[in-house]
Amino acid sequence: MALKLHPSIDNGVRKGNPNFAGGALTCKCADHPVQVRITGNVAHNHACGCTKCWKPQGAVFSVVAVVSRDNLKVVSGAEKLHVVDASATIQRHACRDCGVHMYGRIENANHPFYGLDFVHTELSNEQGWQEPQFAAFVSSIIESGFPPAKMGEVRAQLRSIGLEPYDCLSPPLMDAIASHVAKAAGKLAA
Ligand SMILES: N[C@@H](CCC(=O)N[C@@H](CS)C(=O)NCC(=O)O)C(=O)O
Ligand SMILES: [Zn+2]
Ligand SMILES: [Zn+2]
Repeated sequence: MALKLHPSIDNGVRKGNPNFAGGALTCKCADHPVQVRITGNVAHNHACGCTKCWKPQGAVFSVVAVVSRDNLKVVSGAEKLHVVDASATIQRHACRDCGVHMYGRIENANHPFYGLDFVHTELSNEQGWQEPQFAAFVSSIIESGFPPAKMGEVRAQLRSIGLEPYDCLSPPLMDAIASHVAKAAGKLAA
């Protein structure tokens, strides 16, 4: 029996549409939901096993992507949003009533990912959002109570649906972070 990891990847991964024009994310409140509009598609969509990213009830992983902060607008319910942990690098703006994280923002202008917001496309009814590309922070699911003995099974299942498992971010993203740090230190090679 396959493990239930997240509803967006449990039946395989559905390819997105690279020309997708964007759409709306809605929180889970029946009344006065928070709505966020995203222009254009997301990038670097991935499963994240860390304890901080929002997951739907029962999921082991979060599925999270990035979008330019200029392409994200809160269109309703802004008064219901609060920052979950103001000391975190990613300031996650969650709905006070249903708990869903509507977007995560990096406010530190020196951070390698400054300018990007983190979003969960499963909060949208539209189809065409970029599909998950890899799995990050896989070992971290243990911190939320996942049995360590089943990690081999988790990684095999992720690979079987085309999501390479990493225990931090993917190599291109780790290279981007290291390049940013090297540049700031005047050490970036050509
Ligand atoms: N093992 C830690 C990892 C946390 C972590 O580093 N998460 C990554 C991926 S979302 C990150 O960039 N966090 C920055 C933040 O949460 O502000 C956990 O699960 O809590
Ligand atoms: Zn809500
Ligand atoms: Zn995470």
